[in-house]
Amino acid sequence: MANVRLSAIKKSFGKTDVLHGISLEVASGEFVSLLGASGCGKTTLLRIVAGLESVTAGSVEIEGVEVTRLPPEKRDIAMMFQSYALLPHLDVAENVRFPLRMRGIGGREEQAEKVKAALETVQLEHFADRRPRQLSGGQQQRVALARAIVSRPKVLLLDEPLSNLDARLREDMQVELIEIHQRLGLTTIFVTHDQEEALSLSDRVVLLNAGKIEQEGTPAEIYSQPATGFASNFIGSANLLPADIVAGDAGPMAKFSDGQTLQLGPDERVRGPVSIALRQEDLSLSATGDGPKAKVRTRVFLGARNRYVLSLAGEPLRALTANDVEFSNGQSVTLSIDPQRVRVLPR
Ligand SMILES: Nc1ncnc2c1ncn2[C@@H]1O[C@H](COP(=O)(O)OP(=O)(O)OP(=O)(O)O)[C@@H](O)[C@H]1O
Repeated sequence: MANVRLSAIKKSFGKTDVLHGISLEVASGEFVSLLGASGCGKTTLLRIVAGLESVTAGSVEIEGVEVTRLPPEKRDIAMMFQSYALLPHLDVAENVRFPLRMRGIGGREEQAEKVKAALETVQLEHFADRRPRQLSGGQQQRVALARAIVSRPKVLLLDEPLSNLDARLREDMQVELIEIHQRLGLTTIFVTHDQEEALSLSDRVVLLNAGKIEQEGTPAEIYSQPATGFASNFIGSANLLPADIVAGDAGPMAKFSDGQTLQLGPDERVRGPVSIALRQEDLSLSATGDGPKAKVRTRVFLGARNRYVLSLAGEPLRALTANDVEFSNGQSVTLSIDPQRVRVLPR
């Protein structure tokens, strides 16, 4: 059963249309990410689910009940933001108890038990008496998470909750979020502009572009079968090269503007002017061999790997290689790629 159902949601601020008719179902217990560039409308959509923003058209249902016009406190949801907004004068336990008090859930004893359980979930049970300023950024974030889950809401809404954390802490919190989600099974909608975060955390990724759903699917589907040039570009930094499809001895080939060709899989059906999407991690480079040639423009040292920026038919092309593969600027290198890994997108 769908836990959250959004039907044809439209939202305008004055004359600016921000959401253009979004329909989306989130199943009970599912972890769905809304992924998209800044300004595409992710936060607005989340705030509409929360009841913090009205809709211009469309409806919101939670567990089969229409809540479109209900205020936030009448919806069984909890939301956690990038700025975690803990109350500085209250200790950790009181901060976590706050939503229970506001909603009048349970007596003192029951509330204390729920607070203890929530703090245990985020492994902060020994910090109950501290004030927020006595905690690190990551710990404060976990208090905010405990506060969001303490009432076991039907739906947990997370708006870029990890973006204030440094890289290491962020990775730890991602793992923690996955584990908490597995343990509690809360229906979760997670907003992020970080594709890696969306792919690693979610059951399903919804890619938004300018107020519309561009593509939705499992992380593997979104990553390996981007349906549009936008999806391909946004996810996994693919290279997009204009080409035509021509017939070759071993099946269809992509022909670039300089006449060079690249073998495609035998089942490739798209014809006409296309964009060829090549993931930088799928490309192999060698000094000799058959295959299209590209010129090395520059090398970026990334520690364990090198990124080469190349030029093919006048287009920039990026390739990730092991760090023991070395070419010099201006050198001509041969590209190879598994034909099955080449995506052909209509142009
Ligand atoms: N209250 C408001 N009044 C007018 N315009 C708004 C309001 N809230 C959002 N917008 C506009 O709506 C568009 C979408 O904003 P939104 O915050 O939903 O985007 P986002 O995808 O979450 O971006 P970010 O990742 O930067 O937070 C933006 O162009 C923004 O300027």
